Amino acid sequence: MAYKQISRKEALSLEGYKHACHVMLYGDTDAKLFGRIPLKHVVLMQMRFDGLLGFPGGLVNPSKESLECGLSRELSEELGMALAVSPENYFSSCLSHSAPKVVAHFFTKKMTEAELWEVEKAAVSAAPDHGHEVMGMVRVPLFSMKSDSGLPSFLSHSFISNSRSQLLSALQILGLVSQEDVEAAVRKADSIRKTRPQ
Ligand SMILES: O=c1[nH]cnc2c1ncn2[C@H]1C[C@H](O)[C@@H](COP(=O)(O)OP(=O)(O)O)O1
Repeated sequence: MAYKQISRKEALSLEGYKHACHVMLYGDTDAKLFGRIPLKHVVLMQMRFDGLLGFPGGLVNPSKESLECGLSRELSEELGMALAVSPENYFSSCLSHSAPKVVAHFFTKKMTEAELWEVEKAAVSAAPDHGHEVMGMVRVPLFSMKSDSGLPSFLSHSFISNSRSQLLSALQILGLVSQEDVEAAVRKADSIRKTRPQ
């Protein structure tokens, strides 16, 4: 499904729209899968209460607070720790088709592997929403194996709203996965979905 990208200024001038803000936390890693396949990057998403994958964040009221302040407030509830988000972290704004009159603002924030590890620990041990609205943080596998495990298999699962498109564009634009590898993973994910028993 295509989502219409609009500028932040245009998004903020829309009347009668709700504003959703979500963030992709990511960083580099030297870790190797099975001790030999370099993982290169860590990218965090979360399993929501409804069984869909998405990014941490939530609804923000821009007439009362900036997108960044509102997003930071939502993050303390979902991640159990203060995490500053600044305008430098702004990535995109899109009109959502699955949720009418919702504009989805997306941010990306690069962190060290140690900081990402602290986020994962706090999300389980200190976040008020853990076990209720958020069932846990997940690391997105960025590798693709011959068996289609890794990114193709991950992309074949169900995602909230436009979070799958947000993930795919961020992976490519931030240079975490090549455009060619993203496209191949999407094709394989589509064929996994078609052959999966319902
Ligand atoms: O990761 C996401 N990317 C884009 N849109 C998302 C994402 N997660 C949820 N959403 C949509 C779904 C809803 O239309 C709004 C608000 O959802 P949610 O994060 O559950 O917000 P609240 O906890 O209800 O504030 O964004």
